[in-house]
Amino acid sequence: MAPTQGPRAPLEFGGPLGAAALLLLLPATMFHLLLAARSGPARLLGPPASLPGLEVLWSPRALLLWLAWLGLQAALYLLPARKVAEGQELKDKSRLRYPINAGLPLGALPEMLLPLAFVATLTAFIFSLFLYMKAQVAPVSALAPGGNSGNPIYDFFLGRELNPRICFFDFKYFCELRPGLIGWVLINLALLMKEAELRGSPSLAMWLVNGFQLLYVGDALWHEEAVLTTMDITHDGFGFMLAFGDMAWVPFTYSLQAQFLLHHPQPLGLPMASVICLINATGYYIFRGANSQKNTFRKNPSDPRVAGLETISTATGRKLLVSGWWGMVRHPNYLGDLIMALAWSLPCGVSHLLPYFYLLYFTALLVHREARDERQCLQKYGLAWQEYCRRVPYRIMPYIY
Ligand SMILES: NC(=O)C1=CN([C@@H]2O[C@H](COP(=O)(O)OP(=O)(O)OC[C@H]3O[C@@H](n4cnc5c(N)ncnc54)[C@H](OP(=O)(O)O)[C@@H]3O)[C@@H](O)[C@H]2O)C=CC1
Ligand SMILES: CC(C)CCC[C@@H](C)[C@H]1CC=C2C3=C(CC[C@@]21C)[C@@]1(C)CC[C@H](O)C[C@@H]1CC3
Repeated sequence: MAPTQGPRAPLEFGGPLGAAALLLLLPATMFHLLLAARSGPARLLGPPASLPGLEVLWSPRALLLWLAWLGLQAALYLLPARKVAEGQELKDKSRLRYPINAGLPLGALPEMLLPLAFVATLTAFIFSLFLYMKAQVAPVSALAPGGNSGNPIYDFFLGRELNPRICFFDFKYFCELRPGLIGWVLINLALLMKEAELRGSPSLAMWLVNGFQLLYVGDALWHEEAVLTTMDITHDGFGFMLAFGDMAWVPFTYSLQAQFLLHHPQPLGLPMASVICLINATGYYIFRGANSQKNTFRKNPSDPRVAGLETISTATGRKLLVSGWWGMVRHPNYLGDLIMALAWSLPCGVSHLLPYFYLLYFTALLVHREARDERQCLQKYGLAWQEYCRRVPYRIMPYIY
């Protein structure tokens, strides 16, 4: 039996049963979406028109392309870093060092999405098994608070080791931003190019979806260092949930609107396109403003851009912003992100529910994530967090939630 680490964290995601269900449901959902997007009816809630055989899913070419992609990203990751940043302080007061250094064949990509998703899922399972075995020999101090229930399925899903590395190569940090997010916008671009090949030029809706999501990924890579303070890096173990999430779920489900538009072209006039651009700009303004304000404050509370904001002192010595974006609601960055998610779906029209899957999933993900973060912050800050909740009563949406 592997050593478990001290007092056990509360079970999440429905415990072992929930983890087992998600291990099957998540890949099944991703394949359903891929099949629905390319089907005529494009039904989100109906069964797929037909189930693909192994001859459709398995492609040695796709495996080679996927491994080459991962290899390329890993090689870029290992290039001499422009800068090295330190992560958050660990339990033993040490800090890990991370390279800050985020920088392709597209034409065949749209026909290969299914076999690529298949090998990405296979890779995620095999990689998660490696991570689980690696955690068996990791010291107790290297284990995450969550993924050490002692139940193999739950721990495999949630991940046991907090910062699994080989030498300087940090697997979780590498997967969080590179193969998935960059793969996502490459798939979008391949779909835009395919539409140009089929219809003479990309539609305005395809341009908008590509542009909005390229902005989002470019922003994430530009602010790469901010990922070091997210709960995925600082709190969650690296297991199947994040391995599959980063390497398969992000590139193949986040590109759903572009996939839908290739098979179901949508008319979009300039007036409506302008309104959608305004919605995305508003979402991005809130998203970036709130994230930058908090990250600046965390880095240097005396920075002139945040020094004038009202704060609440806590017993840990860290302060909580209670004015500015973080005085509006407790997660203003999530609000901005959800407004952008709406803007990504609107160019696909309202004839199908399928393009709104991301908005529905993402709302559920952020509501769940917000609840997890609340529990962690209440544990960290106690009475100060209760005071914050009293003064800022709404979680994500002002006067609604
Ligand atoms: N597209 C996608 O699939 C996803 C996108 N995201 C986006 O990633 C971004 C990061 O989100 P996430 O990783 O959840 O974490 P957040 O950036 O929301 O950070 C939460 C942490 O911020 C600190 N904090 C909270 N309130 C305050 C306050 N009032 N003053 C100062 N510090 C505060 C706390 O940490 P501490 O006090 O310890 O510093 C808390 O744990 C968000 O914009 C989110 O929308 C997230 C998940 C998925
Ligand atoms: C049900 C899913 C399989 C669960 C996996 C969720 C993951 C896809 C997300 C968990 C947190 C993420 C973050 C981002 C991408 C998605 C995942 C990995 C960002 C990198 C997106 C860009 C933002 O600027 C920062 C985000 C940090 C968290």
